[in-house]
Amino acid sequence: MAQAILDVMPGASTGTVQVSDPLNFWAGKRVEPRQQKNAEPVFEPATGDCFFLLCLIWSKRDKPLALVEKREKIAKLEVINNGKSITEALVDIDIAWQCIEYYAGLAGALAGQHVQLPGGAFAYTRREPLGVCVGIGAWNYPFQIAAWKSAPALACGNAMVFKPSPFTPVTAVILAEIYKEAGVPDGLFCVVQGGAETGTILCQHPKVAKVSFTGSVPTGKKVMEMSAKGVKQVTLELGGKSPLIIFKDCDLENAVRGALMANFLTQGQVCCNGTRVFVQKDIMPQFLEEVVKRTKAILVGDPLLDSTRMGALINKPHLEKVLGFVSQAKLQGARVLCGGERFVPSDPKLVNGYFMSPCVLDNCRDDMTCVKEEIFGPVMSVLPFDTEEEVVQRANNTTFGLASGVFTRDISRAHRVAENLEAGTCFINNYNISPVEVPFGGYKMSGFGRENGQVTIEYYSQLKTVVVEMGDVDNYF
Ligand SMILES: NC(=O)C1=CN([C@@H]2O[C@H](COP(=O)(O)OP(=O)(O)OC[C@H]3O[C@@H](n4cnc5c(N)ncnc54)[C@H](O)[C@@H]3O)[C@@H](O)[C@H]2O)C=CC1
Ligand SMILES: C[N+](C)(C)CCCC(=O)O
Repeated sequence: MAQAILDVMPGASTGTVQVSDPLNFWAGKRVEPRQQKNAEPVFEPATGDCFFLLCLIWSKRDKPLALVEKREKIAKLEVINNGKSITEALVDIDIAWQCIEYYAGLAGALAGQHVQLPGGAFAYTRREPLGVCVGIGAWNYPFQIAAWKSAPALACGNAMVFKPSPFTPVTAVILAEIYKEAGVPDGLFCVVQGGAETGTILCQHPKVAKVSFTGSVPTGKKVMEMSAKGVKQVTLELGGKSPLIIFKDCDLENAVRGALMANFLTQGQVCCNGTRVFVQKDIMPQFLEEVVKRTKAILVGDPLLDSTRMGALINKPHLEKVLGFVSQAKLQGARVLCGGERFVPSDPKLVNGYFMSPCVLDNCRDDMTCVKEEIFGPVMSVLPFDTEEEVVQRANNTTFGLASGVFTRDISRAHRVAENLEAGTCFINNYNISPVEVPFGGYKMSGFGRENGQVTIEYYSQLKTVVVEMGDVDNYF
């Protein structure tokens, strides 16, 4: 049954939606790519069925409601395309519109400085746009990433060309339509579809002033290299292997909840996940008992059902990669306390979906692959520790530095650990909340630059200094 992209509601269910509208947005409208060759199927993660044919080569050519009203429709499409649960997708869309409202509010507050100079002269600074910015997104938060990049870019007066991941091409174009309806002039926010080739064209384009990239470390390095050639500014939001440190004086109930939030959102496909869970030895048995009990209770299945808590992974190769990490962990001596297997829901339409049962690994050591490498799936590695000094050193023993977390009731310890952890974010007694008001971004190989918060204005604007003479020119010649 073919349905127009905005007509998925209200009767749509998993396996029934086919997207037929074009997904590029150029000069104020949806446009077909000029060349229709190289079409690739886009799969619905919950069923394994193709629901859209994406043309990967584009070239420039040619009525929506407000975002809040469209929230449920966008969330449903996000679920169909990404596989995450509807409960989470709704939160993602809310975070996206909060981000847009936040930067729309900040736009009027952009200001320079007035500096007095000798003799009545003075200078002032103007905060000016960079020009055309490119946003390149990953597939785990397709709509939210598009908002996190475009909202500050547009608020600072830039234009943005956004390229979603070819695995999740469907929702960015709706954001373009929402901007248009809100009065954003045609051409200021464009969406182009494609993969590495399109991304390369964008990064190399001489008229592009800045690239904001979310994705893997290897691609991030390529983006930086290409941008260096054109002396373009770059923001890189890359991967992570973040530590979550649970001290024996914590509130155990909250620490367990925090560990689940740190590992299982979006089927574990979250860059800032706290996948190395360090637990102080004294409370290890209680922690494991609780965390395993609750992990086993996570309802995996049809992501469009309200009761579902975990949907399907993004695609088959990725599912196989994640399951491969679990097998390797077993070979290296880890013990699987629960999950870690392909999961086939009872609903017949989901038998080809990319589901797996969420996994808790015990008996982990710092040198194991599952502890060192980003898995990007629902796999939590639990590691025992004795002292604060030891655990901070082990937590920092990684090339990544995106996020971190600490659970303790000792306020001095909490702030000391937060100071000593080498990461762009440290959550104290919580994990993975993302208020738009606070900056988000990495240390070390997790990238640089920030998204969200006031500081992101700095990454989408440049300062011009205007020097004003009030007297005569002091001439040396
Ligand atoms: N720090 C953060 O905010 C986040 C980081 N990630 C990271 O992203 C990875 C998963 O996402 P993927 O989409 O698989 O990453 P990826 O690096 O393969 O792709 C990311 C984006 O870059 C594009 N791309 C690929 N090759 C390119 C090239 N040569 N030039 C320009 N663009 C190119 C892709 O089409 C896609 O849109 C994970 O490693 C994860 O850690 C994911 C989400 C958030
Ligand atoms: C929203 N949050 C904090 C769970 C994840 C955002 C970062 C990402 O794009 O992976």
